[in-house]
Amino acid sequence: MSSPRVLVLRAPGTNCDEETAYAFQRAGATTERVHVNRLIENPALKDRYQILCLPGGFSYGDDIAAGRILATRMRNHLAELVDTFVHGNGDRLVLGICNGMQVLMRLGVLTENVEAAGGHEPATLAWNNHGRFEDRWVDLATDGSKCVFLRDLQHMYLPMAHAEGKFVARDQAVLGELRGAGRLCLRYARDAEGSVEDTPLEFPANPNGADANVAGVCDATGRVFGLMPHPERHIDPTQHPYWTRRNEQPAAGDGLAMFQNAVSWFA
Ligand SMILES: NC(=O)CC[C@H](N)C(=O)O
Repeated sequence: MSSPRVLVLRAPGTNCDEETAYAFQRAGATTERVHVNRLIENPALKDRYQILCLPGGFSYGDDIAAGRILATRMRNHLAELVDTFVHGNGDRLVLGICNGMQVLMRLGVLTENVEAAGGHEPATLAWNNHGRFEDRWVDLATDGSKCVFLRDLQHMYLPMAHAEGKFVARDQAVLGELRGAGRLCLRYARDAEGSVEDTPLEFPANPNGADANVAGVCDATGRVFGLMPHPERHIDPTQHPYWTRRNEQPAAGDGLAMFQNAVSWFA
């Protein structure tokens, strides 16, 4: 298969679906933006796609908790779709960006197979430490050995823009298990040379106070990935905030490689 088909799932309040579809197209994929209600009406639509992408935004107005309502609708009405993409034959990919990661976290697929003491949720995304929406560019380091989307990437410079993005693990055992399995695969970093660090960095390097500087988590197979920063907002070099000050422009923005990795997985 050369060009995978991407289902970019929309809901009321989604606002990054066009940019995300565009990023996948630039990487060589075919995309369709489909409203969640269309999928609930016609669940068989899922069979047309190899990649499920949940883009960023404010689905259902972030009511109750960001991502909670869309995740609940998916759990109750699209369980087969979720199961097909997350498990199935292991031949599909799932990507959640920002609000999309919030949905994947609420669905439990990013922390699947990790038990927390007392049967609690193993991890969640809480409000940023300073209690506000934060919008800034961040340095990211990858431990990309496991995650399909981060293959061969060491560093990315991407914008983040969220209020409820602080990754919090239930306890050290959960954190240790996820880390040991290589699932804490994207971290906020000190600077462009920064590598993966476990001790939380000061604001603004760690913009929300996340445990172990976690910015993205993948499932046990590396095919299901959620991240809080926005790779679709750094596809072209001219989206870099200092692009006019650089003497030479790189061929692409840092985010494009993630989408290319997804597409080439199907080659
Ligand atoms: N950019 C986004 O997807 C925002 C996510 C969510 N609405 C939040 O503020 O936390």
